[in-house]
Amino acid sequence: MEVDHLADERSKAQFDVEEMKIVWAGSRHAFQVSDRIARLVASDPAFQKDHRARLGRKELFKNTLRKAAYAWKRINELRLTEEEASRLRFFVDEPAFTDLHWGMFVPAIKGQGTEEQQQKWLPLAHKMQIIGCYAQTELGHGSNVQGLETTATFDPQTDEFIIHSPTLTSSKWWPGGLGKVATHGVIYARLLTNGQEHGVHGFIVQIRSLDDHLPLPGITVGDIGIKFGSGAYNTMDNGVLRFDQVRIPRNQMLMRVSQVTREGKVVQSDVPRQLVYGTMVFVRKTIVGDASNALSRAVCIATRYSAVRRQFGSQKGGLETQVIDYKTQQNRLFPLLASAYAFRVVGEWMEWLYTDVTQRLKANDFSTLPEVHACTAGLKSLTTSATADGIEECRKLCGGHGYLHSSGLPELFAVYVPACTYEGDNIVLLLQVARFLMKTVSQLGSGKKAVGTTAYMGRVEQLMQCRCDVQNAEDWLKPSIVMEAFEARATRMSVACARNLSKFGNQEEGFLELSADLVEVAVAHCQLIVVSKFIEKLQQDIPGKGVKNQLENLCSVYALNILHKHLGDFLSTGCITPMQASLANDQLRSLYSQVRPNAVALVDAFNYTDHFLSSILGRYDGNVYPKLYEDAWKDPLNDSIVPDGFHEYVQPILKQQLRNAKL
Ligand SMILES: CCCCCCCC/C=C\CCCCCCCCCCCC(=O)SCCNC(=O)CCNC(=O)[C@H](O)C(C)(C)COP(=O)(O)OP(=O)(O)OC[C@H]1O[C@@H](n2cnc3c(N)ncnc32)[C@H](O)[C@@H]1OP(=O)(O)O
Ligand SMILES: Cc1cc2nc3c(=O)[nH]c(=O)nc-3n(C[C@H](O)[C@H](O)[C@H](O)COP(=O)(O)OP(=O)(O)OC[C@H]3O[C@@H](n4cnc5c(N)ncnc54)[C@H](O)[C@@H]3O)c2cc1C
Repeated sequence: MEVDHLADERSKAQFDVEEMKIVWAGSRHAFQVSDRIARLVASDPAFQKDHRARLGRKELFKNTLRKAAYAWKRINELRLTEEEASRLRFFVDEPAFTDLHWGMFVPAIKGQGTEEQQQKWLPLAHKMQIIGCYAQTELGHGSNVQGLETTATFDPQTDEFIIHSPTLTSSKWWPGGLGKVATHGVIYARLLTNGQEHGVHGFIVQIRSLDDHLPLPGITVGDIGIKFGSGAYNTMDNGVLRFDQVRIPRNQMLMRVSQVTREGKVVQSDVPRQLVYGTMVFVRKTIVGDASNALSRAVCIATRYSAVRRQFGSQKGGLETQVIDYKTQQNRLFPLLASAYAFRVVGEWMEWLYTDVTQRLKANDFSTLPEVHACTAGLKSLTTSATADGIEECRKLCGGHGYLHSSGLPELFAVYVPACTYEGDNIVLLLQVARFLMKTVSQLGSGKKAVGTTAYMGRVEQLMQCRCDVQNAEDWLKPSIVMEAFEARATRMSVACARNLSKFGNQEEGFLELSADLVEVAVAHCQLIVVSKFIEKLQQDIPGKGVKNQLENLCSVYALNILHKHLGDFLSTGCITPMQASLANDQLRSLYSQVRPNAVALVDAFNYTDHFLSSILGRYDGNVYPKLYEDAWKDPLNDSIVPDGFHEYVQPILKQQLRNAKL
């Protein structure tokens, strides 16, 4: 019989775990789909993944191709819906060219192609008769999209564009799936017609032959090489691509935003130019949703292991203390647990925001686009930075064993950490948010109403003067008090920065000089969004015994931990007093005691299978030590007692020492 070493922990839970699973999944339907597909993947030996780190790059990559093909076969055999197929790819848990095909190539055509272009290309992509990538970044430019050098010159004689890489630095560099697999790409290039330049646009370009998979004439393409970590993101073929005067038909420019006529005239449609960047908005919102997946996974491992692991404190030969009972462990772990839940809520909200802007765009209402850009950019930055740091903290929370590959944490970190860079460097994105905030502040006096996530700035006079009303530690549990402190902090920091900016004759010069402060303003604003969305969620009816109460505790932990970590902001702007800061800390400690008995159940609510977690430390049954011991013997180094190379290299040294000793 299997023993549940964490049964005691589970019996302490003060809430209905099954109902919390529904909250985590987003709906009963989403839970059922996720649960079914996770089990399907876990029970299929073809999706085994515990040997990945031991494979060389070529074997690893071939293995990924095999899995992706098998996943596609199962998707078709089982006639999975789009939702189910996307869950299947998620639980297979291996970065692959298919991520970019489904996640960027298809959305780029949907978002930037005309109806006609969608009708032509989407059926091919949906049946995977072509495989696409998203090729924007170049060797010389990634963040600065306007600085891209690849050219698309219209040739009116032949009604074609000539795609060309004029310099080494114009080589496309990084696109996932491009290196070895993609047959097509949405390629971003500067549009040139009649000797005039018209900015960067997307073009559908075939890269490889659909017959023999060789690059088409004029195309040089390959993989850019090994990336960070063993296994990890090396399952992906990030690529390099150069064009030597490659010709494509005119109708392969994505023409929803601008059209090029037969004569080479550029006609702007009534949608804003920024829609060329629309795919990035879509992916950034997906990345926000995904942050809670990665963080919750690390937190699940660290929480279960912290309940299993015991160090010090034994009295008269009794059990030692579970490390999860140390306040220092709780102070590092529980804010991460709270962040995982907070990011889940904000990811859900982001889905709503994205659906809303998509509907508006269809109706030619572009009014919310700048705010949606700022929200997706800022929250992508905030959640990925916190998640990457959080995964590394979870590794440390697991002590030495966290450093073992079999803890699941090193690979998770290596796969996750580029999220701080791809889809927009996190600092560059925060600067976008700061620009938006400075614009909002500058318009406050002009009668233009601050709306959406900046609506709080409409109360600028009140927020510049308000005094925090906390008298005792419990006051910090009141949502209105927390909201006011966060709103006042963000407003005061924004206004201070705007005032400093106004001292510069040249705004751009001021922006560069003050950029470090501006990034902090953007962080304050984004943290306020997360806190406010979590608080809003708690105003809904949430069924299940004790579920809402747990979420309230986690919301308070999230907010008060941020307040503690950014105390300098709150104190220097006079939003709270040192005494109120100390009361917040007292309340945080007390919340940890309330989270403690529920911690294991709160991570069980993520409903992760052992296959998905792939962590001995995070096993559901907590049977850590025998399994760690067993796993060590599976290492190829233990295949033989004396390792290869010993007789060749080590023994001569030992013998030399022996000879020297005898002399
Ligand atoms: C992908 C999903 C796969 C899913 C399937 C698998 C299952 C697994 C489940 C989940 C996994 C999810 C994780 C996904 C894994 C992803 C794999 C990796 C993918 C990585 C792909 C890439 O990296 S693609 C390349 C991305 N590149 C960037 O992001 C570049 C960053 N730079 C920029 O965005 C911009 O150029 C800039 C904003 C920094 C430019 O600044 P600049 O000042 O020069 O701008 P402009 O003058 O051009 O424009 C200014 C004007 O426009 C506004 N604006 C800017 N950007 C946008 C926008 N995106 N939308 C709307 N508006 C925008 C800006 O605010 C200015 O407005 P003003 O009013 O004039 O001020
Ligand atoms: C794993 C991975 C997958 C990727 N997949 C794709 C893909 O599929 N398709 C694709 O097109 N691209 C892809 N990329 C590229 C990615 O989008 C870029 O690397 C990213 O946008 C960052 O741009 P960069 O490399 O030019 O960084 P840089 O802009 O060169 O950043 C270098 C440093 O400069 C700083 N910096 C830059 N500009 C400013 C500024 N204005 N103010 C202050 N600081 C600044 C940054 O903060 C950073 O510290 C991928 C990248 C990775 C790592």
